[in-house]
Amino acid sequence: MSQVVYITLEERSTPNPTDGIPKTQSNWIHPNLIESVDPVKGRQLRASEHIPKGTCVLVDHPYAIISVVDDPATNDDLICSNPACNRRSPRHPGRFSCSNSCIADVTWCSTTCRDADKARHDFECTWLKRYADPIRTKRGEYDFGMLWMIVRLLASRHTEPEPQEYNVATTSQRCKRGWAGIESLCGSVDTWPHQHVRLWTTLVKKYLQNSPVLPHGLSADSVLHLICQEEANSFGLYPRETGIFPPPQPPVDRGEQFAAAVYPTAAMANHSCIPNMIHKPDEDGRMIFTASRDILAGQECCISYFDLTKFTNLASRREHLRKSFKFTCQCDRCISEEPAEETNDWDSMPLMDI
Ligand SMILES: C[S@@+](CC[C@H](N)C(=O)[O-])C[C@H]1O[C@@H](n2cnc3c(N)ncnc32)[C@H](O)[C@@H]1O
Repeated sequence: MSQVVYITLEERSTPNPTDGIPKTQSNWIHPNLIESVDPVKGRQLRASEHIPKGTCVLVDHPYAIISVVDDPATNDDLICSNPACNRRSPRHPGRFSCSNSCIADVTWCSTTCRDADKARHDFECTWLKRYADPIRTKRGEYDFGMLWMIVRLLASRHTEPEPQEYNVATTSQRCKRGWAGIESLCGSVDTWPHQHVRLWTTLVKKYLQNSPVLPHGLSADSVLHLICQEEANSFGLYPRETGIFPPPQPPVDRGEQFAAAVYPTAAMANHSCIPNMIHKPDEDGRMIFTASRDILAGQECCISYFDLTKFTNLASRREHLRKSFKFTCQCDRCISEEPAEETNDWDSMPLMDI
């Protein structure tokens, strides 16, 4: 039986990988990190040149983020709803809730954040007030979180000033940002099992149609497509690093999930059961990828989609990824652990008489 112990990670004696990257910089990509395409896995992140161990490889700001906690009214882990802040907003010394009393999960850490977030929150407020309770009661927390995330994606689109693109550091690579980045995410009705698509079609019809309550202007098919993308690309946010390999002994898990988010650039990272990057959100909800060993020029840069202390052998890892992420892992570790295929033993075959 494996034993999981919770420890407090010691203060870093080495420099923080994000030191030197200004806090005002919401997105940052290492100049040696490029996008390419793998015939099996689709888009991927790759090193164009050597990236040393401990280097910050990516900082990505969420396009949409939601708190995921039990009992929001008494929880100290809620995230400030202002996308320019995203800090945890503890109950004390102060936390500011919606003046329309939509749901307890929506809070701001200051009145400044609440005022700054007015236009974005106005987009979701009536929807939350009308649907949050019935969805939670009829369908449970998972479906509520998924639908709220879609509403927050639509709210960010609604309040986006203009289509954005940014040029990455010294490379010629361009990554799509904003809504254009969301549109380029993988996932479609063809990549999900029929029963999921059927259920999501019903949920779109019932809760996410274009209407005065949710004036997004998109067709039902486009919203269904957005769910397929969101389900294939959203991240859980945990207090400790995900993807330390080999897992420390005794195992240290990543802690309780406190939020979920969609990151347009971080979503390009494929999974590996022997990842070369660890990932962890910072205190502003930005996703940080750090090289966990030297990454050589040409190597794919991968994270782990799950806690490697939880699933250790090939069968359990692949089963978990199939169940939760709907793909069969083709990482180097899984391929190397596959049982050798039966080889033809030509010497033992009867000779043919010609
Ligand atoms: C978050 S996206 C990663 C980026 C994606 N490759 C793309 O084209 O945008 C997750 C999807 O990538 C693919 N993928 C990621 N890791 C993989 C792996 N180890 N083996 C096979 N497919 C993988 C699967 O199709 C999965 O649903």
